[in-house]
Amino acid sequence: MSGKKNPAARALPVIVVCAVLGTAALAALALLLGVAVDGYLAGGAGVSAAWVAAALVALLVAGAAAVVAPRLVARATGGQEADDRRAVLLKYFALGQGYTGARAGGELVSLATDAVEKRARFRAGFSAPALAAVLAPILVVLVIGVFIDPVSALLLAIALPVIPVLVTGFQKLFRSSSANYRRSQGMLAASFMDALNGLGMLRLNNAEGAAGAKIAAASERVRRQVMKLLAGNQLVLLVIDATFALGLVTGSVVLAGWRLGGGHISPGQGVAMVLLSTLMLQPVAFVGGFFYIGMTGRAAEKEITGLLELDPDVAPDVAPEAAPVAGTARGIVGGLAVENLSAGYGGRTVLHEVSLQFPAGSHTAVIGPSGSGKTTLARVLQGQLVPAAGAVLDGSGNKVGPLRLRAASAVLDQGAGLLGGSVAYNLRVGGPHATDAELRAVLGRVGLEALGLETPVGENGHGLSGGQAQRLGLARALLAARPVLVIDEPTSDLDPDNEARVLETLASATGDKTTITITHRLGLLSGCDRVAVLEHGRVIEAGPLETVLAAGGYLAAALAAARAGTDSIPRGEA
Ligand SMILES: Nc1ncnc2c1ncn2[C@@H]1O[C@H](COP(=O)(O)OP(=O)(O)OP(=O)(O)O)[C@@H](O)[C@H]1O
Repeated sequence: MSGKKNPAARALPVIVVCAVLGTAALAALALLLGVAVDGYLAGGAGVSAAWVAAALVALLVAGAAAVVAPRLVARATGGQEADDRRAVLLKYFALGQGYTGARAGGELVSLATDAVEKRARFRAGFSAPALAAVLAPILVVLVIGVFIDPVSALLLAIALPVIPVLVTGFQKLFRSSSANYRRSQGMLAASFMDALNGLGMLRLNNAEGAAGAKIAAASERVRRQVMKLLAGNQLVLLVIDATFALGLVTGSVVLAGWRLGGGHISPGQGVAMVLLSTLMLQPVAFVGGFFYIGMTGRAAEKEITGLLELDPDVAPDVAPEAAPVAGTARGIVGGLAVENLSAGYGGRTVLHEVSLQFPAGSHTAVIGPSGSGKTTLARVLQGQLVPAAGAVLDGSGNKVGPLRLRAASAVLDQGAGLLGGSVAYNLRVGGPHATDAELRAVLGRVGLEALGLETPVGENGHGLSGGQAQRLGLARALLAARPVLVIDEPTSDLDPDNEARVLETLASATGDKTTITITHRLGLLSGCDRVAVLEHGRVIEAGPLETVLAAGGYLAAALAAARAGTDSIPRGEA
């Protein structure tokens, strides 16, 4: 985010000025009323034409401020919310899997929705009006001092610091409750999302009850936190409203009587002073009504600021804007390599000092037991996971950061990564400018010619068979026309016919691309010229396929086992 001010900060001075003008107009009305009282007591009509004109202007200004200020607040809140949501999402993308993968999906959603909304309401709907409300008593004291009686103004000024002191005290008292509220809200969203994602599995296992109980417990935690905050709200109302409001109004009546008795002010000025003192209660009404927004907003503010201040784990791209080099797409020249690469999730290292070569146009199979770190390596090569140490290099030995990797690689993941929308919508994620004819051609290449471009696709490919979803994912990767193709288990959901078709398409599509395929299927090895074997996050074998096989290590043993009856690499835990 540049030095550009956010919508709430931009709107703050206008909102404050508008609200203060409103208070000034009400103060003017109180003074005018005092003049009318004095005029009437002096035996006149009480009001003149000039008086009526002034009162009308004051009424108009007060009315306009009452209408305009909330509108400005609403507009700034909406703008702030949109800006923050975008910033949070961009931050999720920038931090990548290392951050998002280590957190529950529901928590991430709750931060991008509930917390963003609360922070926007806090920044635009609380901070600016709160500042205006704090300024109101100062303005009132000044008006009393200048137009009525400096001594009374000085005595009323004693009340000025009381409200900020009380409010800060209460905020400190309930700070942990508001943080707990945000935490419980995130946990509730996470358990909802979990239950929705696992709906089918939960029903099959008759475990709906357990999932329901978990959500109920999370809801109960949220309810308790909300009740604590509301109790705080009530306490503030009771203490500030009852004591302060009552004390101030009673005090100003006594003060007016005393100054009137001493002949220092006129009866009209006394009336005006009592009316003006009620304007000093603005912060009280405000604090009572907005305590909940202020407290939950502060917690959300802290959480979002913390996220936005996070730096991706490593240095940014060395040349993020590198111009495309002639003859290559998007600047990755001569294949890829990783050097002493370590990567993981939330501080836990999964890949340890991995060094591998992926020469231009080569097709490397990455294999190894379950949990050995293959997908983690794929995420680094896709530019989704930022390595903790080491680097990805291009063919010229230049460091390539996640941005350039993302721009240079097409991806086909186990889950196919389909979005809710149409077939065309999903394909255009890979090739935004492809024509309908090009979309149909690529569907034909993966054997999906029967699928219409407008055929609906549900979230995560719902509505398509596993095989169709994977082939659609492949079509999207082909359409992206990137020099690097990173594929994770491309045939895991396919029957033998579909698998053969996908393998055939892959063989024809990979061509001059630098392809990296994560797989358990020995069938895929035949299409590869290089192999890398991972175990416990370290490379144990790597190089040209024949050389590795000739060395008689893990891969040779796996192939021997396959010939003896199994068709895949052993999946035992790493
Ligand atoms: N998003 C994530 N957040 C936290 N830890 C993760 C995440 N993804 C993977 N891991 C951990 O990293 C380790 C390696 O996982 P990875 O998926 O890279 O292995 P893999 O070799 O691809 O396994 P498989 O063959 O079973 O797909 C595992 O211990 C796993 O628990």
